[in-house]
Amino acid sequence: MAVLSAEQLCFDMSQHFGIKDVSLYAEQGERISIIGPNGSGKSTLLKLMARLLKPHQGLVMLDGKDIAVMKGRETAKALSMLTQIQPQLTDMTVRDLVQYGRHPHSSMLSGTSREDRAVTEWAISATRMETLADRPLESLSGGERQRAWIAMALAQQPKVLLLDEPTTYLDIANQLEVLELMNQLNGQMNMTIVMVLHDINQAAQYSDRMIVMHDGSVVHHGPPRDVMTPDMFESVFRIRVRIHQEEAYPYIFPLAVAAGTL
Ligand SMILES: Nc1ncnc2c1ncn2[C@@H]1O[C@H](COP(=O)(O)OP(=O)(O)OP(=O)(O)O)[C@@H](O)[C@H]1O
Repeated sequence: MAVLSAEQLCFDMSQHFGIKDVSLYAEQGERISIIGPNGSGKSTLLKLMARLLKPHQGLVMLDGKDIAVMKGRETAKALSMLTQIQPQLTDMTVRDLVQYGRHPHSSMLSGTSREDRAVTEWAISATRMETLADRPLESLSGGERQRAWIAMALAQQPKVLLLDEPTTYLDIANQLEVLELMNQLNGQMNMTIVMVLHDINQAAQYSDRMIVMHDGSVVHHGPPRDVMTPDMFESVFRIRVRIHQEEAYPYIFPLAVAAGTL
């Protein structure tokens, strides 16, 4: 059964752009990448799925319930989203931030429980933040700060984790580390991972399925092997590519901008 699905979502962002009749689903334990050119609606779609935006038409179902009528705390227990731009928090420490992720699970009366503290420490260690746990966020590098936000999202222990370009600002080793961490959470906890990625080769390597957006619509979806075709790259990304299919996942070499694009 799908743990998260969208049915015929429509959302007018402006006079010039809208999400048009998008339907999709994510099964429990799937790893899905959303790819597409700049401005194709990837972040908007993710925000609709996380209830940060309200669709003008259609609905989002989370764990069998209409997300629009779920309580905030109930949603936060099942779904966590890491947005592209994090708010600037100044003197809050990493541990404080991660503990904040326990909020949906904590009770107002009993405060922070032993379990909250244990999960906080688990999330800190899963993201290799032990030595940075008492540092204020403002003192961290971009990559370290990104890991701190991921730790906070993990502390929610969601069934579904949505990530909008989680590898932005990270060097290549940290990019792979974040993607490996997603694999690990997926494998060990059966967490459903839905992420917007710009690096198509990384998307192919770290996903079971890819969703391709173009001009506010989903134009292709399926396993990387089926989605990554020369025609798709030419019509959606306006590039010509060479595709290697012999690996466990396909790999592209961009060759040139497609004829007639420049
Ligand atoms: N607050 C806003 N008001 C008006 N238009 C907006 C707003 N936010 C986004 N848009 C427009 O909506 C369209 C889709 O934006 P969105 O951020 O969803 O695309 P994206 O595929 O995630 O892009 P990118 O790859 O550049 O991050 C763009 O044309 C963008 O300019």
